[in-house]
Amino acid sequence: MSTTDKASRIRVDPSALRPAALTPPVSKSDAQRALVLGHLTGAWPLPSVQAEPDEDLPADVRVLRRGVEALRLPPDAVRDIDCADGGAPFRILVTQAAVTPGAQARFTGTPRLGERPHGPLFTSLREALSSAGLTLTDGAPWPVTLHAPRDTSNVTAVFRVPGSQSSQYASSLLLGCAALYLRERRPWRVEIEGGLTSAGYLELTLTWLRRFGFDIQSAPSSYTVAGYTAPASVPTLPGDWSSLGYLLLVAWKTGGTVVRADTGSAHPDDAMVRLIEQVGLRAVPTGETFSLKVEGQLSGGLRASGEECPDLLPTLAALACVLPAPSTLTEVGILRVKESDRLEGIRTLVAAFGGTTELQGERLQIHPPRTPPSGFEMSSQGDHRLAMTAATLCVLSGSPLTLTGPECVEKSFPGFWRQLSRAGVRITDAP
Ligand SMILES: O=C(O)C1=C[C@@H](OP(=O)(O)O)[C@@H](O)[C@H](O)C1
Ligand SMILES: C=C(OP(=O)(O)O)C(=O)O
Repeated sequence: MSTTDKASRIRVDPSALRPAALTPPVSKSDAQRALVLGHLTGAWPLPSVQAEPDEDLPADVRVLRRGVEALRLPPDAVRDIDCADGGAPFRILVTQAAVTPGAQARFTGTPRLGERPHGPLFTSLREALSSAGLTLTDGAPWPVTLHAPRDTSNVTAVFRVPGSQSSQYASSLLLGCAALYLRERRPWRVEIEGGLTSAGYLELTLTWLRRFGFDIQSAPSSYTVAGYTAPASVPTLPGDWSSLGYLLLVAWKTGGTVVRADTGSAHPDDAMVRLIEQVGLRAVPTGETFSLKVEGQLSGGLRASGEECPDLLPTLAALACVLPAPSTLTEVGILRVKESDRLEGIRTLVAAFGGTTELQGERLQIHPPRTPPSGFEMSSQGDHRLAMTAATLCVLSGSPLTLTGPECVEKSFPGFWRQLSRAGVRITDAP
């Protein structure tokens, strides 16, 4: 990685674009699930995470791996687990700590992570496991301290959790059920109360549980881990569809390709392939394995929902800024509780680019400017997706960008600026 990656303010110049084969990192959502399941089933260290070059490994995957390593320490150790900015790592690891017999853990993280919702997950864990001796205490917000019961075999084997704030609660609890099933050899169940947001991520968790050999029985709003048979081999990890969202648009603009784009990976953000078809773009296989190019001319406006693919909405907002007609993002409330308030972030970006937005309840309309500005400025607010979204808009529009806080891409895509450089984007320190 070049030294410019560390600068807190960069200039992104898209005036000399060229085609290249662009590579996403490993998917952090897939890797997090696989790491936990590898730990539980004896596949540790997980070969497919070990195979990733360290500098390309998303920070959230390293957080999750360090957390699992802490949980593997001898029983009497107090485990310090720094979750940094990782929502899924924090929510997944709290449950794993709660089901590790006798574990004592102290969780810390960024102030923003402390603000993000986790109360319903804690309530669910307490309701299920307090009678066996679980204590789980919020700091203000840090540290979160946890002392796990030694024996849970006498409690009712069910977690109940609301589905509305984050699918990560249910995913975390299901991964907890896998641990409890292996120890107690009795079915453990998660019951989801009310509608589930980001449902595709719970599906991803179920897919990984099955890949690792767990038998899952589903009923409406209820999932039971009911059996386990070791699989013939340890599953491997796909490239990240959230990251491919940016790269597909850059590949379209530059005439390049993306690689590591497995459309059978089960990640909800592979919806990108379908969503760009609304505006005249088509992702087409190149003939190489998992490689795509993008063809077509932009037309119309797009529509996408935060319930289906919350992490793609910033990316799609960048695309909306260069379309010939307005676009609509729906169910946008979930964006307020991500690494930053992404709903405000999207509105700020559109305004910085000369467009306008209208927010009505859960629906955001984006009106692109008539012509792109001669340049625009944006702060990432420490949010990887806002940084990569602004850079994608810069490439799509040809308008140079001055970006404050580019280093946050480490969270999911450490090589992002390197990949853009391959496509001819010039990145220099800005005064
Ligand atoms: O389970 C996961 O890996 C994720 C679920 C989604 O969060 P929510 O379920 O909180 O919307 C998504 O936004 C996040 O980036 C990753
Ligand atoms: C919201 C995200 O992740 P997390 O919730 O795991 O912090 C994200 O990567 O966009």
